[in-house]
Amino acid sequence: MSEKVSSRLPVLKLGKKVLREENQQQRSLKRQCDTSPGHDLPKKKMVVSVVLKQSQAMAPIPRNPRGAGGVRSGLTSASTVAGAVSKGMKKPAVTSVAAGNKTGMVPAARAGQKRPGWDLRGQLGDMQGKVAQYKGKLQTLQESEGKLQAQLDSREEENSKLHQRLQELEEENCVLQGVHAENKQLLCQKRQMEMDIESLSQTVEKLQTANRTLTATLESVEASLKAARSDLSDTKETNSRLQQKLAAKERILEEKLHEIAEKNDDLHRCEMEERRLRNLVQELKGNIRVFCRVRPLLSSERNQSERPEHIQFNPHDSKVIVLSRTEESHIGREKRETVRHDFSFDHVFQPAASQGEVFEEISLLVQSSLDGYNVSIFAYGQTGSGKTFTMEGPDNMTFGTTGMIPRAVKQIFAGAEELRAKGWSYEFTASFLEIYNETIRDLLVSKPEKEYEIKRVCNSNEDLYVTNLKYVPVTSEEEVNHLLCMAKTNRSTAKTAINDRSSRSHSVFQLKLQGKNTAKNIQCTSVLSLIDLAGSERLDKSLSTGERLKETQFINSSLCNLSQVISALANKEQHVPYRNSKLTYLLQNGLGGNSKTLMFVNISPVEENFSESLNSLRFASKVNECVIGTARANRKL
Ligand SMILES: Nc1ncnc2c1ncn2[C@@H]1O[C@H](COP(=O)(O)OP(=O)(O)OP(=O)(O)O)[C@@H](O)[C@H]1O
Repeated sequence: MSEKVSSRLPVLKLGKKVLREENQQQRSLKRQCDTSPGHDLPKKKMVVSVVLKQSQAMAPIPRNPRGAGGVRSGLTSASTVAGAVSKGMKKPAVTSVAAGNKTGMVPAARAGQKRPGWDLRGQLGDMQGKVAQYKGKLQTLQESEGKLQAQLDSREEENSKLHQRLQELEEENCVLQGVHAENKQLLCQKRQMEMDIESLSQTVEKLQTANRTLTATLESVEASLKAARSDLSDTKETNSRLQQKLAAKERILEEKLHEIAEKNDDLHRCEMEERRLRNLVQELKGNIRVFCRVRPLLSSERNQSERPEHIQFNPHDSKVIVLSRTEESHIGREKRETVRHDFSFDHVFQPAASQGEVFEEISLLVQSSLDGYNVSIFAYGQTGSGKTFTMEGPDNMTFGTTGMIPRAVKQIFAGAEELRAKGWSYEFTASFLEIYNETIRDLLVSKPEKEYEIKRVCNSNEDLYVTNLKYVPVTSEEEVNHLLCMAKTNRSTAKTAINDRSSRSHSVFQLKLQGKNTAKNIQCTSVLSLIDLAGSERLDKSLSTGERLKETQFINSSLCNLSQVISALANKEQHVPYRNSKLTYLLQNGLGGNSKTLMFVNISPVEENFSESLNSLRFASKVNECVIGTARANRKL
């Protein structure tokens, strides 16, 4: 540097140049500082110099290093150092001047004065002074830095402590928050418990009230119990007395029961005896009995005399009927004579006789079927004589006009019910057929298409049955009445000259009865047959032709066979021609020895029908004379 600067250069001319050199020197010094190994120090010096220059223009830096930036920024730290330097800036300058003086150098120019360029020594001295000054400053700064570092350390330590404390406080806060939450929970629990306590208090209060009530009740119950105990003791005494009486009564009851059992046996014996006697009476009356019934005049027949004179009844004898007619005499002088035909039957019903009166006479016979006897009741007579009316009743049936079949059914079911009390139980099976032109038709089927044949149930007995026929188990009178209605509709009817609704077939209603008395170990079986025969008529009178003629022939043929069978039975002939007609074959068991038979002979009151009536009465009379064996009950012991 000394080589570059010539001490001979004029100072004034060189004034600006010197300054430029000085600046260059400073810059080179600075570069040295930057490049030297311990560059930290020159750097700091440079910083200090920058700060020094700046410090004159800037506002004074606050003394407190914990100001806005604190110790975190190096700039702030440098500012702090600069601040510290700026305070003592004048002192080193003085010292350097003094030092220059001591070394004999030209004293440094006063403030604002420039050392001449040639005064290199002086400049050196200044420079050295400055270096010394800077060194002093550096030392001071280092000391400050040390202090600041210490302060920083202490602050950091403090900070760390504070941080630690903060952590502790946060932990404590955490704990406190937990405690707070716990407190809150406990508060809730406390509130709940308070509510519980309140509710419990109310419950306790209620219980106390209930307890008081119960205590009162208990007291009253105890009082009642005491009274009841006293009553009980009285009752026990009474009971013991009553038990003694009861034992005595039981002994009497036992004796009475024994007596009742004996009486029951007697009753049963009496009942059996009554049955026997009743049937004996029937037998004595004859196994074939004949009732004659004369129907009243119909409104269409009112032109006839009100009281038919050709039929006479005996007011004192209900068994007699007389048919009389004035005929041409073939003997004697009198041209005309009255011919009487006297008949006697088991009963003769006059036109005024009601259905009820008629049934009364046959009810014992019907009852026999419950005792195990086969019973056959049939109606015979000319067309329009009142057979269907007697057996079934009229179309517009009333309680009073109900026919024999529904009345018999009613009595059977009522009788079975009465016998139930005596240990009997019955099962019933109903069937209803018609024999039309010697062909069997089932009246319980609306369109009978099958072949019906009469057959034996088995070879060992005489019981018969009809193949394909509908046998309906029935349990009540209503069920049977329903079947009767069905049969009535299905029955073949056709118009003839004599009767508007003439029955052209024989209708046979059969009710099979099976009774058993389990206690007495008795069983009985019987068949009640109720037959409405087709009208007997003379061919010339009915004016029958074609189909009607054929029907009439079949009807008369079967009735003729019936007559022959009855005659054979009456004459005790070896061969009875049952099989000559379907009717007699079917009624074989109802006409034979083991049955009770009743025949209604129905008579028309019209004089015009005199001959037909006479024929019917003759036929009936013949039947009435028959004595056919002795009926036996179909009973198994
Ligand atoms: N006792 C009576 N009281 C009142 N009316 C009767 C009596 N008997 C029969 N009749 C009437 O006489 C008419 C002929 O009777 P019913 O039809 O019973 O004769 P029937 O003998 O059955 O004739 P058919 O053989 O042609 O069937 C009927 O109108 C019937 O109502």
